Amino acid sequence: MAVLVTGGAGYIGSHAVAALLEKGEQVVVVDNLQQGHKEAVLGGKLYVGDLRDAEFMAKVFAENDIDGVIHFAANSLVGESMQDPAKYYHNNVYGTLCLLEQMNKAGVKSIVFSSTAATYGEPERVPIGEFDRTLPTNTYGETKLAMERMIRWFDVAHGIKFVSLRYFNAAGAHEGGQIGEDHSPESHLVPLVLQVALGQRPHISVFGDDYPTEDGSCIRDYIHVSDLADAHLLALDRLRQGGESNIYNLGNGQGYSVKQVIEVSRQVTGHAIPAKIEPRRAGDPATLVASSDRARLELGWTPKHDRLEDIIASAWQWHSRNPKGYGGR
Ligand SMILES: NC(=O)c1ccc[n+]([C@@H]2O[C@H](COP(=O)([O-])OP(=O)(O)OC[C@H]3O[C@@H](n4cnc5c(N)ncnc54)[C@H](O)[C@@H]3O)[C@@H](O)[C@H]2O)c1
Ligand SMILES: O=c1ccn([C@@H]2O[C@H](COP(=O)(O)OP(=O)(O)O[C@H]3O[C@H](CO)[C@@H](O)[C@H](O)[C@H]3O)[C@@H](O)[C@H]2O)c(=O)[nH]1
Repeated sequence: MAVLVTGGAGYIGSHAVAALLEKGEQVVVVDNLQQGHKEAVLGGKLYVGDLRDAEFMAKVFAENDIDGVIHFAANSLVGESMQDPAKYYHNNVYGTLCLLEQMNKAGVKSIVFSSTAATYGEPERVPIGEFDRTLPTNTYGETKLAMERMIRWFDVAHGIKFVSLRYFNAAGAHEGGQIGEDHSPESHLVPLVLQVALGQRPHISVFGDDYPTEDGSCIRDYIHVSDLADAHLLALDRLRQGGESNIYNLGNGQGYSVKQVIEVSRQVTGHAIPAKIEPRRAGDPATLVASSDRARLELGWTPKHDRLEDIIASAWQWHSRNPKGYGGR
């Protein structure tokens, strides 16, 4: 039996593919390469195409004996989603609908879904628990919540069991050194800060220093990409063993401000990393920190890289060795 990984050529997806291969799983990847990279797929079968292309997806299901899906494929940028909501509804919500229809036709009953901390919006309390209020402050989070809810109704009607993993901020790279983060254009804080250290940008912008946090900049919970990958394998195992549908947060439970991330990056890289305060970015909640107690208890998940220094050092190893990402190879 094979695992279908949608978005498996992307940042987190490629790390999950690596972990599946390391475990000896058969892997089938679907990616339209709008963000992903062929070189990031370390094994298995890669189908280049779009989730929303019914004929293409029917062929993928027909040609492979798929018993579970891990669904990463989506657009996922908070800032962009506030400028182009249609893109997010079309790719995320409609794309997921297309995938679920194909799974249903093929009789595939398990899906692990990439959800996000952005489903919560501005939290009522931190750390955030899975039963806390979900009131997204950006279109991206709204579409992810809609996707989660859609999957639940496919469970009710068709018995498609799901584990929805609400990750907080992914960072870092695989310890083998072959894969890491390479988005174009890049908009995530950690790779942008490291691009400054590499001399590729003159400074890092701090989007807002008037938030209700200790130093005024936004607080996030950074989680290593390989720890995220591990959680997907555990979630898939649970579904294969007949586990019920469920939602889990994935984070380290520790918040770091934008200014702290820059400071730690200065220590890791030894570079001065100039920073400039700029206006707030639309849609950003002030603080997002996870309680991942449920994932630890029920999935047996234990993140191995819980220090921000280690996460940034792992990202730095990738960026300093691959300053042009996959394109520079
Ligand atoms: N990066 C984070 O910090 C973070 C945090 C929480 C949740 N997530 C979620 O995790 C998932 C992966 O995030 P990422 O950072 O690896 O993003 P990414 O953009 O690197 O990966 C997504 C992949 O999906 C592919 N894709 C997109 N739409 C597609 C379509 N219609 N058909 C086929 N392929 C398609 C892209 O080419 C890309 O390779 C996303 O669903 C995102 O919302 C990411
Ligand atoms: O040049 C920059 C880039 C980002 N930020 C700030 O840094 C923080 C982190 O931003 P970013 O790295 O873009 O991540 P988020 O917007 O928090 O979103 C990420 O984390 C979410 C979960 O928390 C996921 O759902 C998203 O897919 C993923 O992109 C935010 O406060 C940004 O405003 C800056 O100050 N300057």
